Amino acid sequence: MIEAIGLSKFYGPFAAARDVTFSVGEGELVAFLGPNGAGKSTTMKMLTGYIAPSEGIGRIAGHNMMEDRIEGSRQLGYLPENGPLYPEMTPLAMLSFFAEARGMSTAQKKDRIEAVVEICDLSTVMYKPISKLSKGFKQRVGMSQALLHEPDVLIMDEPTAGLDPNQVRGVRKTMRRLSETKTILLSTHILQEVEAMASRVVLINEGRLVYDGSVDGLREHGGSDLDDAFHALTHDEAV
Ligand SMILES: Nc1ncnc2c1ncn2[C@@H]1O[C@H](COP(=O)(O)OP(=O)(O)OP(=O)(O)O)[C@@H](O)[C@H]1O
Repeated sequence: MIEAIGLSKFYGPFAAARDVTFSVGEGELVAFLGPNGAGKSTTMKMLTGYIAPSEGIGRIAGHNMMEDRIEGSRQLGYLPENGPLYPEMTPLAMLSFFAEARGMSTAQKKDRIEAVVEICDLSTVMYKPISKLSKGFKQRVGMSQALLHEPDVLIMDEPTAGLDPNQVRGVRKTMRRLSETKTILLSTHILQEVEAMASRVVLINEGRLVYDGSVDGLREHGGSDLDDAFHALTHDEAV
């Protein structure tokens, strides 16, 4: 359902991503890991068609996101790294706007907004401007927008970044629930998150793919410890 085929992105001589190839099959929840600046967001933006790859192809449900983005986007929900846009809108106004932009009928719009408000637990904040919401609620508003059109595929860029432990629990619970019916690629820095949710891990470092396999297989790279495995594969000393 999600295919990265030789994706590279060059900014001048700098490669933010280089020849990244992996795929996520129907119903899988795959964690996309890597240190700061490894190229996770860049790869996700190429997969979703937000930026054009310098080389390679991103496909969502079989659609090349450079040639067939509208079709691909019908099946894709994307939570970008910095949460939802339109800070001056309320969640209700934003969801209505996106429902209309996607051509939903009045009845469909009402049903879908009710459904995502329930899934993301937004009923208490529907009339507050998004800019005034806590980070956890902003993240949930972003998620509700990504889910509005009932996509089969979700690409979530660090959905739990900067949240307090209670908010993290809430978002993880939502993700687990969603993973029962959807194909999900989720970027994170939190290794416990990987253990708690993912069936597979794709790890990149300095723009290159360095591991693609099971969580247990990854652990073996660190003598059974995930933190050590992450360190061994990325040599990140930046602490
Ligand atoms: N528009 C751009 N112009 C130049 N360099 C860029 C641009 N966008 C990203 N980069 C660089 O590409 C590299 C990869 O960035 P990216 O945001 O994809 O990393 P990341 O793995 O998502 O990092 P983080 O975990 O910190 O969010 C970084 O060195 C970043 O500075």
